[in-house]
Amino acid sequence: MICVEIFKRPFREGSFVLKEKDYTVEFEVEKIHLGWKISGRVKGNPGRLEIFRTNAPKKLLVNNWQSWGPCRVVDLPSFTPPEIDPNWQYTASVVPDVIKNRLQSDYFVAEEGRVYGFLSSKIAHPFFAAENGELVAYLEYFDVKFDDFVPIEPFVVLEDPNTSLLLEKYAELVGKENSARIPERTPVGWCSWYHYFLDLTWEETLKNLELAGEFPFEVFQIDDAYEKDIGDWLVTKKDFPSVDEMARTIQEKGFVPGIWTAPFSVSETSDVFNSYPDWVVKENGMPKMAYRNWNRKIYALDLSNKEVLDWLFDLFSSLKKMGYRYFKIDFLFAGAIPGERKENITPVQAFRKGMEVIRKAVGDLFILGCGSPLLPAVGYVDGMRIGPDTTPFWGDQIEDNGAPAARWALRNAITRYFMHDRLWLNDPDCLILREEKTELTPKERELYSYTCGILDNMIIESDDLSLVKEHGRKVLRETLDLLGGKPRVLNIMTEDLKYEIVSSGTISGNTRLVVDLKNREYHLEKEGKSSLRKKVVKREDGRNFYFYEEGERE
Ligand SMILES: O=[N+]([O-])c1cccc(O[C@H]2O[C@H](CO)[C@H](O)[C@H](O)[C@H]2O)c1
Repeated sequence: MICVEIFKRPFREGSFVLKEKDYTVEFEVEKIHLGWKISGRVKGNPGRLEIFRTNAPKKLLVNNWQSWGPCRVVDLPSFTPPEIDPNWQYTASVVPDVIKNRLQSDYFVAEEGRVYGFLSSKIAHPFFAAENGELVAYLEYFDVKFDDFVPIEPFVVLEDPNTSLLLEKYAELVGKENSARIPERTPVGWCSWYHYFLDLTWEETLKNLELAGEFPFEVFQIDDAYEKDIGDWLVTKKDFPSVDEMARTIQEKGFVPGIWTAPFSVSETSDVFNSYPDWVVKENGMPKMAYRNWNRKIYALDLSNKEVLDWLFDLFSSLKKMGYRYFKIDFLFAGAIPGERKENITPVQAFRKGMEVIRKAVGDLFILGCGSPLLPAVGYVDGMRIGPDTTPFWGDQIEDNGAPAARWALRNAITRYFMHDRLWLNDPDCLILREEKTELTPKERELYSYTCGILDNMIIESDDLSLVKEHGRKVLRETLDLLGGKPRVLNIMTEDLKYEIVSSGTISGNTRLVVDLKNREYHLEKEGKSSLRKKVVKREDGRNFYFYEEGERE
């Protein structure tokens, strides 16, 4: 075993009590399959609690806490802390003082042959920092005091030469610890954002709704553009009909109505903020900016406040009642920023109260998390965006810091592949398949789509569908035919962005993809027939419905 300390003592199995001036920890170290587990409970004011300390390896797989942030291999000796945009400091880190000075990895960190990871984030924020050649695991309790014992987030160390297998095992443990929701069917659909952005009109929406009938879509999701302001979700901009009528129109065309909101965010100009200025997270008694977007200051709702939770419940109950059955909930990190709240609970606890209420309001309908803290959302969401926004260009020149870029969006889909089907369904972000108003080459469009397919991810297309020609339709069909397998990225610790992915039992049989994100090349092999047979059923509305069953494939 490596040289390690647990709660600042030499590593050994057994049960222990640690009594400090401000807090008490009772913990247990036990052997589990492939490694060790530390669990226990804490009382008092633990602050930033050191759990574990070991020698830092040179090469680490480092993970950011929320959807858009990078998950990538970092060479520690050459690492220098990034510059942090003050408008987006909380997407970079929920403990910005750490990321500004040290290498930080949230929730888990991996080296060749070893994974260190926390199994939950229900109360504390778990993270790792590299400090003077050591790798230290912390639980951040944000200065909250606990009068009674609360469980600490369980921590595991897993060892095996196969790092990909370890990450899959780790995700399985996380899924179990948080009762992950894994829908049986992967939604396939359309989203307005990556063609229209904020310029979407109702006229264009109707045009696409008409064309969508020619595509194998089930969901039709309206993104950011329809709403009057951030926070005023039930009031539409002038060009749009009511939120109610939008759902009805989509439903009548035979699609699952989907809608985008940023439910924990309110802008400084919104009616909701101006009616209830007291509902937001504060700093020195004043509303605290969570981030800046849409040319406005955005505040975070205080999810420890019962009135706020009731408002959220009513909002999502209304959307459900109107007929929405697919909810993309975005900028969720805002709910978890540090700051002053009504109740003295941690930002993580507040975030989870908000998620719990939304889940209660919509019942078993599909929730897609976005811009979300990852671990605290497990068990609440059905799908999760696991990378930055994609773009209608490759994005070679774009920094790997969570900014929109097709290249980095796809890289994250690969490096976070193991979360899929264990924590939720991974959303690799939308396929862009149009032939105009895009700088993506046919090869780049294929490469992006086939990678999402072989990873078995959610497949949502975002195009003006009148610009999607034969090539795009074919790529979409072939992508859907790559779904259904058990994917594994064989060389997840590689630094050259050339990945080898295998997936057994896809609709196209066992498949293998070598994808090179630097040179934008790919090689796809499909071997043998699948035992799954594709069935196409014409529905009454004339659209095709695809599903797969056991037996010889046609
Ligand atoms: O452009 N930005 O500065 C920026 C910053 C952060 C996130 C972001 O995209 C997020 O919101 C838009 C709608 O606004 C879409 O729903 C994307 O799918 C979602 O990921 C965009």
